[in-house]
Amino acid sequence: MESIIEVNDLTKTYKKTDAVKHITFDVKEGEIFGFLGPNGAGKSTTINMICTMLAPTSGTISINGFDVKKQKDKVRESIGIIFQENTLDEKLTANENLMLHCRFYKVPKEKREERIREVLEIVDLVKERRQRVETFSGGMKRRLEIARGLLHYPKVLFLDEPTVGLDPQTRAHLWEYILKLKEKEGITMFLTTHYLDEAEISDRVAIMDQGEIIAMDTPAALKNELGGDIIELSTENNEKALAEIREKIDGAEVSMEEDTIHVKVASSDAFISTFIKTLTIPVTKLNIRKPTLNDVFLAFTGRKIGEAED
Ligand SMILES: Nc1ncnc2c1ncn2[C@@H]1O[C@H](COP(=O)(O)OP(=O)(O)OP(=O)(O)O)[C@@H](O)[C@H]1O
Repeated sequence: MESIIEVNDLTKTYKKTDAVKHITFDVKEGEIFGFLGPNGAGKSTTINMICTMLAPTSGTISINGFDVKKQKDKVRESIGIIFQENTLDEKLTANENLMLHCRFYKVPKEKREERIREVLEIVDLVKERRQRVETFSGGMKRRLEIARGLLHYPKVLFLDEPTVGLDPQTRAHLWEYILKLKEKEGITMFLTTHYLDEAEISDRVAIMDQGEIIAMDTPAALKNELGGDIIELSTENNEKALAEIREKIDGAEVSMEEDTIHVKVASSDAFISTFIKTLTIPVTKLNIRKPTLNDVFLAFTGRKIGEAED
């Protein structure tokens, strides 16, 4: 697959902060690329530089073959951006919002109606197009913003925390639309999120922490790298049980969090049979699961993504 975004040795230094430190990566045409990290990791700073809105301190970026520093207009024609905050005009109808954007992006007059209908069909808002945006639900507004981002046929769509502030059901719906877009239109998508479950949708994920990319691969490969199973259990005396597991079971990585003991093992089958024979403290709760991206973040940084934000 061809690269559509190439970022090379990119840095951004503010007076007191190295917000982005020498990052290098590429995004392939047609993929969903997820940028993952806690608040303050440097995600927005990186996106802003890629989208021509912020000048890098050093390094190079090209999008669709255009240099971000020297060919800003060409880059801007190649991208669509969905910001974190709502930027629609609430007093206008969906159609009027899109018309305004067509003018802004100089979509030819005779093409506007047709193009607006096309993008509204993609996000399922054709029927509602004459309604004022202020009457829309949060999810409908996000979909309209996506439609607007698509009006000028961008090659890459940037979605910065697209589901922030939406309820779980609306979030799930929005992801369905995003996947449909990838499949039907073949648009490359660059998304940031700090919801680890949402990053699973990505073809590849880059995990960013304190201005650096600390891991990058498919979600499956990142999780496989950790290997094994994670066992979560509670007992009648967690302190004692923790000591017993440490003492009696070889090769188990053990930690305790609130009232749950976490044990990382190569194979849960082998662990459970030894465990039943050796543990003397009664178990009150037991759960076996595969690693998640949260565990990947924890393994790379020593912190959970939530803790990293505190
Ligand atoms: N204009 C600025 N001036 C000085 N420091 C800044 C500026 N913008 C960002 N920073 C700092 O750079 C670092 C990275 O911030 P950035 O907003 O890129 O993180 P983020 O991963 O996008 O987080 P969020 O999800 O909260 O947007 C932070 O330490 C932030 O305080």
